[in-house]
Amino acid sequence: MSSLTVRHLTAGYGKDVVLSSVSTSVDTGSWLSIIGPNGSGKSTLLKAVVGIARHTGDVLVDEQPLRTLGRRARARRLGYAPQIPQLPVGLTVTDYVLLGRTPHLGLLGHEGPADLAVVHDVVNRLDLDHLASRPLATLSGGERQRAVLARALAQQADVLLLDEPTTGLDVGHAQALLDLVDELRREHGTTVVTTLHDLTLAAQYAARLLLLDNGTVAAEGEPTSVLTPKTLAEHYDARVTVLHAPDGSPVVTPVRD
Ligand SMILES: Nc1ncnc2c1ncn2[C@@H]1O[C@H](COP(=O)(O)OP(=O)(O)OP(=O)(O)O)[C@@H](O)[C@H]1O
Repeated sequence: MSSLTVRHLTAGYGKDVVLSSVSTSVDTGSWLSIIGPNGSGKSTLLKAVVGIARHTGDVLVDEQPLRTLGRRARARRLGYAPQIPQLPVGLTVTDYVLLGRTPHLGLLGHEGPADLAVVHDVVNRLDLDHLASRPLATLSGGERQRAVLARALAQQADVLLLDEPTTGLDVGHAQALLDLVDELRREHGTTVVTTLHDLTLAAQYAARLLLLDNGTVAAEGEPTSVLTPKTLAEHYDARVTVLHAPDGSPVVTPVRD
């Protein structure tokens, strides 16, 4: 399994620079959550890491620059679930999740029993069994989101990048998803990077948080050091109080005037 290093990543769209010289690293088997207000550059950071946003700077997996890897090798190292995915029309859930196995297939491109077992396991774990033969187009928002995540998890990449994975999921399905990702991290050493708006969930699952504001790193560290009322007021323009759960993790609650 692999560590992820980002060095001086600057990215943007057209003439607009939206991410300025961001550097960070994530140890093998660790979980980093990127937080920050709307438009701060969280999705752009993930897109630059996977190479779909124009950027300068370096992205290294286990000290190896990603740009030196071919498409297949890169897909075995990095799995990515975008916030707004383009879904192929007409595919069933199973066929779509099976696409996640593409980087692992042999020369003839046929999936074997091991690939199908991975797909069935992920489909089952994300509560998609009963929807397995339904066309993607007929799914609800949360069901579609789970199918997109299932495809990324079935890829079994060393580093998993999930953009707002819990958006649209109810609390039970959000928890099941984050638990599954955490299990991959603990059992297989998968390195995890998520963007998350839910700061309490981010603190519960991630070992470290990286707070982006206006395309630069405003704070980085353990959840308790980043999630302070002062920092959140400054960067989110929000009135919050930070409580503590029985396990000590911070719980961020908005405060009414
Ligand atoms: N394809 C694009 N073309 C032009 N500008 C873009 C594009 N995608 C994003 N942007 C701009 O880049 C900035 C950062 O966007 P990004 O999606 O990375 O933010 P974010 O932190 O993920 O936001 P959110 O919390 O709202 O999802 C925003 O100002 C956005 O309008």
